[in-house]
Amino acid sequence: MSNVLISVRDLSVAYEGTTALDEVSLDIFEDDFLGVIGPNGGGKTSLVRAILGNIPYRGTVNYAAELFRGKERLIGYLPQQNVFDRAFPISVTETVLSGLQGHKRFRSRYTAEDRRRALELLERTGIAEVAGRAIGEISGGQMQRALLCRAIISEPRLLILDEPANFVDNQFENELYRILQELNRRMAIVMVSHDVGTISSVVKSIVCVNRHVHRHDSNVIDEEQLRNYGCPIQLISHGDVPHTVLSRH
Ligand SMILES: Nc1ncnc2c1ncn2[C@@H]1O[C@H](COP(=O)(O)OP(=O)(O)OP(=O)(O)O)[C@@H](O)[C@H]1O
Repeated sequence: MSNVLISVRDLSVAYEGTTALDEVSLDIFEDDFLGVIGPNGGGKTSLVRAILGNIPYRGTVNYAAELFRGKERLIGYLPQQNVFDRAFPISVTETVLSGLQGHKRFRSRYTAEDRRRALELLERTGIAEVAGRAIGEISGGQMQRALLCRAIISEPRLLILDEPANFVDNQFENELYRILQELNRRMAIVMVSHDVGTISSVVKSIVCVNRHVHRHDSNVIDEEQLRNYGCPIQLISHGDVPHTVLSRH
């Protein structure tokens, strides 16, 4: 039985009268690869942000001792891309290195080893050629790769990704999932997606979020089960490819 890294209990999040999450509970284990699905506005991002401690909430989020290295909390986060400020005047390499800030003292310099590691990650994700470019001057797909490197450079114990496949082409999406499966050998992964079909072959378990949260300990989930969890599905298509997504309810 693996250890619990994060234990969420009776968590509620509300914004000016809108209840985004209503007394939800969830355990995240050290070997988890969770796919967090749910309709638009269902509360996926709110769940992630509460776990990160970025928004006010009622209830508790407990972090296991192994999630810390000294005072540094070992959680890597790849936010939804529109959250990241592209006008920030730093290079791709500096963006990746900024993922180390949690365990750097204020103003301490990056070491040659830090830079070597950043470049290695940029190579691994196929964007070493834009290492010196300003982050405002790269494509959406390259940006997503850079932000993934930034999220994992500190070797977190838990990696949280919010819709990581947005802005990336099919080829990198598959490569991304391969990288994540490799990373999952040494860290827990929580990946938010609105696309049930695509992630079900990648993740180990599925978590449905629609104001309530249901953990489903399998990566296969059928329409009937989704309905039982209160998440009706809808089939949409992008071009020729049908996608199973959760409809708003
Ligand atoms: N800053 C905010 N101020 C007011 N309401 C908010 C805010 N952020 C989220 N909400 C509302 O809270 C609810 C949950 O939003 P949240 O972004 O957590 O859902 P989501 O499942 O991540 O949605 P999406 O799939 O569209 O990204 C929605 O009704 C949303 O409109």
